Amino acid sequence: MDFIFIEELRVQAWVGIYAREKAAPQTVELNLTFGVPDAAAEHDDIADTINYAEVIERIRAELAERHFNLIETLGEFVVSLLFEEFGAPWVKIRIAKTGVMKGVRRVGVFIQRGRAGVSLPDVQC
Ligand SMILES: Nc1nc2c(c(=O)[nH]1)N=C([C@H](O)[C@@H](O)CO)CN2
Repeated sequence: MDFIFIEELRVQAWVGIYAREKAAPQTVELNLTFGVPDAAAEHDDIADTINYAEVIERIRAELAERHFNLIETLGEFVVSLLFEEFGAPWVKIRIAKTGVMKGVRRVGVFIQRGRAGVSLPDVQC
């Protein structure tokens, strides 16, 4: 398996438990790593892999449309998108809110998931 990474993707998202977080979107920062088949590099064909430009576009579009109370739920939603829409065999994501709490630069969640039968590799995200 090869891995695609997307670093410091900033997206406007509706997420949070407080009224102010339900009234307006806020910027969240995503780091994602996901597995892709080795065949892409063998054949040099975008059709054999996951197009990271499409992943970024889909995440932006989906997060603009729905509200999540918890950053954990938002994270699970992005993992499901990568599994179900893009067929990723393995996903690791880190999602952070920036500057939402005094004295804290970033707070968030990271999630690592493999499809059934896919062992979890030790990969940085
Ligand atoms: N485990 C969590 N704790 C908290 C969350 C969250 O999503 N998961 N969210 C909040 C608020 O929405 C936060 O943005 C306030 O600054 C608090 N705790």
